[in-house]
Formats: sequence, structure tokens, C-alpha cells
Amino acid sequence: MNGWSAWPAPAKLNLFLRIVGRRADGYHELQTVFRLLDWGDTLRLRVRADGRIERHDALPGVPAEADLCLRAAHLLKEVAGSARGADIALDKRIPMGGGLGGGSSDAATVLVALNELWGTGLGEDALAALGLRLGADVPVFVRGRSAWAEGVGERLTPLELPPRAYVVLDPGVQVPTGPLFQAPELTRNAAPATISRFLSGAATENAFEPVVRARYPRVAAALDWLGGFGPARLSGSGGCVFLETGTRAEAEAVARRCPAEFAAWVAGGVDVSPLIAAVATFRAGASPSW
Ligand SMILES: C[C@@](CO)(OP(=O)(O)O)[C@H](O)COP(=O)(O)OP(=O)(O)OC[C@H]1O[C@@H](n2ccc(N)nc2=O)[C@H](O)[C@@H]1O
Ligand SMILES: Nc1ncnc2c1ncn2[C@@H]1O[C@H](COP(=O)(O)OP(=O)(O)O)[C@@H](O)[C@H]1O
Repeated sequence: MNGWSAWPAPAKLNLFLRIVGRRADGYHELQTVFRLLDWGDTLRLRVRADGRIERHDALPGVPAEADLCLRAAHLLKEVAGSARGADIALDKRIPMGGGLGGGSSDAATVLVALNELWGTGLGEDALAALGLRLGADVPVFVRGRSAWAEGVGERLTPLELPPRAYVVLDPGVQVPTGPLFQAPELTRNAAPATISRFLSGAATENAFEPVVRARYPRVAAALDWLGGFGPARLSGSGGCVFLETGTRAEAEAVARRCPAEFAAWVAGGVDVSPLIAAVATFRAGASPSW
């Protein structure tokens, strides 16, 4: 052991996303279903005694002040008043700007893991509130449960969903979230749905899909190709798209046929994040790994 431990930062899919209003501060009220995946990034962390927070492998195009791993570590250190620091390394697998919540999940994992490693003792509610200061998608990853979400995504009701596999397709385009929420053609006043309508299969749309389809031809092409195998959907504000299947083998059969212009892989949906198991492992005195 060299002091490093490995912590999972899973990706998410939005199985449904509807925008039902807009707050006075310009943020949108939405309803969405976050499905956590058994696949994602890995954060490697090591406590430093000198109080410094160091990032070992900067993400291309992301300056330190925008890096969500660093922002999460500094925020926790400031709020909890910890004298300790951390070395942070990230094995990045989740495509950036893909609508799979990679940056948000990385931030949540840093908050949750450093809270353990530093012994700062914040509870789940306090960590979720800190996460919300970093991004609307961070609380679901802190709480670590697939969930029905309202508000800006922070009012969460955990869901137990049937076991499903997913083919996830990356068209190779980064879609920035902010401008999409500003799109004039976005439907932002839809009638609210209910959890039971979602569970019955009657609510599966994503409000961003028509906007992203029209603005990003490669995403449209990915939806069209995957749509040949079943109802393909956009995740979040895109650009990744996905298809739900009953078994992993079905998903793998589709992924194998993916044309070279896209990248495809297969992931399983989980009700509980692998981050929860990592915390339990750490509390039992072992080193988490993923
Ligand atoms: C669309 C969703 C669906 O899960 O995910 P992604 O596609 O980004 O993964 C989320 O709502 C995105 O959450 P997140 O990516 O954390 O967004 P933030 O960083 O908080 O916000 C980026 C920008 O989007 C706009 N924004 C975000 C959330 C929201 N409910 N209303 C908004 O209007 C704001 O202009 C904000 O400045
Ligand atoms: N650790 C990180 N991982 C990914 N993106 C990050 C990270 N830190 C900051 N960012 C910034 O956040 C933006 C959106 O990130 P990401 O979570 O990957 O996409 P999305 O919001 O579409 O799910 C990136 O384009 C990047 O500029």
C-alpha cells in the first residue's frame, strides 16, 4: 500500500426528462429519472499532511479553476475546516459533455471519499447540499441511489428499477448543457408527470432530444442507427444516446455492430451506486478498489 485508494464515480442515464417550469433565477424545474450504471470513472486519492490539494492528470481543456474534482475538494476542505490535503488522480472513461454526468459524479466521489479519508464526518444531507453548490446533477451521485428527481434535480425519490442492460453510444460530440437550457425552441412548460406514469412506460421522452437532434447531426445519426434496434433515447442534454435491453447479451450483440464513426459499450443499470459499497469497504478497514 502506498497510501492511494480507488473510488468509483459511476455514470448515469436519464431514462426520462421533462422540463416543467423555470425559477426566478433562470434555472429550470425538471422531472427526470436518474439510472445509475455499473460503469464509469475511477478516482484515485491519497491524503496529504501538508494541506495541499494536487491534481495529477489535468483534463485536456479544463483549467484548474473549472475542474470539478479540485472544486469539490476545496469546497469540502473549506466547509469542514480540515487541515489535511489530497493528491487526486482520475481515470477518465465517461465522455465529457456526453450527458452521462461524468463531471458531477467525479465531484460527488471526491466529496464522499475525502469525507471518509479526512474523517470530516459530514452526513449525507450535508454532502448532498455541498454537491448542489457544484452542479444540479451532483446530489444524486452523493446519495448513490437511482432516483426520480424534481426541482433542479435535487429532490430525489429512490427507485427500484428492473434489472436492465444498456447499449451506450458516443457520437463523439460534446454538447454543452447551458446553451441547450437557453434554446428558444425547448419545451419548458410541460405538464408534470408522475412516478407511476414513468413506471408504467407512459413517460419516456427527453425534452432536449428534438433540440439536440436538430442542432447536432452526428447525434441525430447515432439516434437513427441505434433506433434501428429499438427505442433509442438521448441521455440528459446529450450527446450520448442509449438503448435499454433485457439482457447484457442482447446489448452486446447490438454494440458489436456499431459502425466505426461511433463508440459503443455496454453497461448495467444499478439501484445502488458502487460508491456506497466503496464507503462500506473503507469503513470496514480495507482499501476500496474498482
Ligand atoms: C441536463 C442534465 C440532466 O441530468 O444533465 P447533463 O446532460 O448536463 O448531464 C442536468 O439537469 C444538468 O445538470 P448539471 O450538468 O449539473 O448542470 P449545472 O452545471 O448545474 O448547470 C449548467 C447550466 O445549465 C443551466 N441549468 C442547469 C440545470 C437546471 N435545472 N436548469 C438550468 O437552466 C444553467 O444555465 C446552468 O448554468
Ligand atoms: N472531472 C470532470 N469531468 C468531466 N468534465 C469536467 C470535469 N471537471 C470539469 N468539467 C467540465 O464540465 C463539463 C461538462 O461535464 P460532463 O459532466 O462530462 O458532461 P455532462 O454535463 O454533459 O454530463 C465538461 O465539458 C468540462 O468542461
